[in-house]
Amino acid sequence: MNILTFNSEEKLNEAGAGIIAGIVQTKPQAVLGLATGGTPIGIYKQLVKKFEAGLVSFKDVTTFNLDEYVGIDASHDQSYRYYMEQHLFQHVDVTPERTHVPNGKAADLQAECSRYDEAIAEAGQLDIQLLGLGHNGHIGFNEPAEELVSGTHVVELAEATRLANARFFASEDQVPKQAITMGVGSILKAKMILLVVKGADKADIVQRALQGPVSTDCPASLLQTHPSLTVLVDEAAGSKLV
Ligand SMILES: N[C@@H]1[C@@H](O)[C@H](O)[C@@H](COP(=O)(O)O)O[C@@H]1O
Repeated sequence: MNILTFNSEEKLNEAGAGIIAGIVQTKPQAVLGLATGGTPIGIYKQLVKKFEAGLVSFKDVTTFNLDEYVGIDASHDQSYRYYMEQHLFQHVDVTPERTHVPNGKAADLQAECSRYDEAIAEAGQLDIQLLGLGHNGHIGFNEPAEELVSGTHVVELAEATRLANARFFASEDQVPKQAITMGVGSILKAKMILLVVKGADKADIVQRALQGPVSTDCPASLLQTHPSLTVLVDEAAGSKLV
């Protein structure tokens, strides 16, 4: 694993965007696994700048997002589809049909999960999976549990996760109770994983995930087993790494 520590958020974002843009420059038909949350916003901003400067095109790229809330429409301002449109898709030249986010409003959620897995398989292996990190060690919405699910599935969100995400909703009770998420198996199948973590509040969990025991109690710890893991941390998030 390659851990890179940055003393400025700008440099971290630039490094993250540089890695993703580099993949697309060498392989215009790359398959990108994308993430939401507060952490990657700056990376997407830098990618938009690179697109505007003519350095990279997303025209032939296929994207798969990690997760989506159940029960809210794509047009809801807290849906992850909406987030991706706001922060990346509408600012670059992606081909809309090649951008995939699970449909949290599907009538048959199980069928939606299978459809999502089939679409990933059809696109081929993810060239890179971008990941943030939840305070309890979740990746995507794979919450700590005795057993983790490999493929795309429906999850009950942990109370801590709903609380953490309540800041984006009018109140906590409006945070959906379920989500669709790619499984840990799908994440680990990516050729490369780019984990990005910012802030002192994540210092403990990033240490546990990267240097603690590999355990389903901390889903991100499974990333230790991946042959090509790059981690970008700011000094605060990386302060407890030894
Ligand atoms: N499902 C998302 C994750 O994909 C994200 O990585 C994580 C951290 O979010 P943030 O970057 O806002 O701290 O929580 C959310 O619940």
